[in-house]
Amino acid sequence: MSDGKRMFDWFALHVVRFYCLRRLTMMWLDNMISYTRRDMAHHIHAGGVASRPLLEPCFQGFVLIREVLSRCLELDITQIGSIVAIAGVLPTAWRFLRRTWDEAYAWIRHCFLASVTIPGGDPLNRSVVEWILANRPRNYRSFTGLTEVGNVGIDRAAALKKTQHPVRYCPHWDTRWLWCNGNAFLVVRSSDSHNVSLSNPNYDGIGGEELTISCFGWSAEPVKQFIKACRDYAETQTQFFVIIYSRDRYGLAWQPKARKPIRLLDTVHFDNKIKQELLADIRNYLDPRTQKRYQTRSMPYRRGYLFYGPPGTGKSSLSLAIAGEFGLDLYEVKIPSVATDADLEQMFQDIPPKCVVLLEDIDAVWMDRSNSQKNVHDGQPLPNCTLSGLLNVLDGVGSQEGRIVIMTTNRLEALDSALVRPGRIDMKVYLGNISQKSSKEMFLRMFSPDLGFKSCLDMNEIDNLATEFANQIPDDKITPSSLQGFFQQHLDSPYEAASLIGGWVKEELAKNSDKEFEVITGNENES
Ligand SMILES: Nc1ncnc2c1ncn2[C@@H]1O[C@H](COP(=O)(O)OP(=O)(O)OP(=O)(O)O)[C@@H](O)[C@H]1O
Repeated sequence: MSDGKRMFDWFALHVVRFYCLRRLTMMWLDNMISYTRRDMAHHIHAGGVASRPLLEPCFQGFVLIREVLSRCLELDITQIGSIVAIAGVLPTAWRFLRRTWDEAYAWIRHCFLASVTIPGGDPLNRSVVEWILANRPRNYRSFTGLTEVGNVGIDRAAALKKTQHPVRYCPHWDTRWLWCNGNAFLVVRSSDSHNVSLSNPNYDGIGGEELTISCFGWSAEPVKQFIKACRDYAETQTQFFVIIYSRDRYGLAWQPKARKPIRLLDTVHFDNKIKQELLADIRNYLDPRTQKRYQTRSMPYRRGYLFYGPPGTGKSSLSLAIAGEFGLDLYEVKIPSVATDADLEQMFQDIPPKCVVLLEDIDAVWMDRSNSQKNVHDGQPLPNCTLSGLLNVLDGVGSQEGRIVIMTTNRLEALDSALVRPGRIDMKVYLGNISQKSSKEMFLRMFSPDLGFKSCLDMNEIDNLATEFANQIPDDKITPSSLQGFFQQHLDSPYEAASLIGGWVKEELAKNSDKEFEVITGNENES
């Protein structure tokens, strides 16, 4: 049976129902009135005047209602039957209209709308949502509230109380009509995937749900243009933020995990010459002409970097700063949580070509191939994927091209030579303890008036204090992260920082020599 015939039958059935209901209600009302009249007459006849007061109020009630209805609303009481019948069929009529609309809408979509669907988690999805949120009306009133766990923002009082995390309000929407480049677009967000995203603690309110973008016409070209506009917009936004992707908790798809403000390369202090060499190398690699040159010479278009050095010397910070400097997204690969080599391969397949892939603390995963046979390394269970699985995805025949792979390690000597050979690692960058020059730069950065530090000192005085400060720090003995910790305690006064640094350095050096002593005696005991 055709849809049209089915709808006609359904409609006819409800019209018949309406007339039956109306008829029944009217009959019931008529009966009530005549019964009351008859009953009253009977009682008057039988019992005389004595029984009349008993039924009279009932009859008078009907008369009164009829009078009120006919005078005030100009309605006959018999018309109530129609009203009751209408009220009875209203929900059904509403359902009918909705069904008709759904059918008509599906038909209109089929005949007149062209659409593009973007899966949740795809970087495009995020670009479109960002555009929509940026162009929403000012008086937008529908939000989703999310507790910001782990980020206390600028509310320092709240930061001190465990229970008071700030709440972030993300604009909420399911369906939106938009106007862009002279075309109207309908964007529908799948509510199922929205609910799934909301239950993900890493969800930041942007992207993550399947989107369907439609426009009028038989060609999807306007939708593609709209998506391009969203991408261009998102690209301008990456000037300010780096988007960090990680695998979702089921390990099935990449999900945006955080949106971090760009960290400027000037804020990561290490040897300036090495920094410039590194930047020049990446710039050269990302140049489209380099890609062509690689391709014409049949060389795989890949670049790998290894940042090594003691803990807290800025390896992760440098990776983030590089992603920000070159406007790239950052994909975090956590090897210990990868189940199999096939999963690792799939993970790398799903990473887009132009991005930074970060494998942190790679030495904590495998030491060298001889050790990879053991089940436990340093008390940590070994990952389920193998070193050769990783080598394959980095440099194998099927591995993707065009991305930057950054690995970080605290122990270069512990890495398998195959992992760090040219082709997989093209440049090794050492990040060590802080030099006097870098500590002066750090001081200037902490107390620079450009960064909002208010003081009565002029730049010359701050510079002199910075020199005095740096002179008290021995070269290559203190990690930048511990020095940053010192600054965090004295952010209000450059004088205080410069006068207290000498004592602090002595304490730090004593602590470090104690640690070295423990390591030496520990090793001796082992042997
Ligand atoms: N060279 C540096 N310049 C500026 N800040 C630094 C530097 N090194 C570390 N820091 C600061 O110290 C903190 C820790 O740095 P980061 O996590 O980048 O070090 P890491 O070398 O990756 O440490 P790990 O090896 O333990 O992972 C960050 O807040 C960062 O700002």
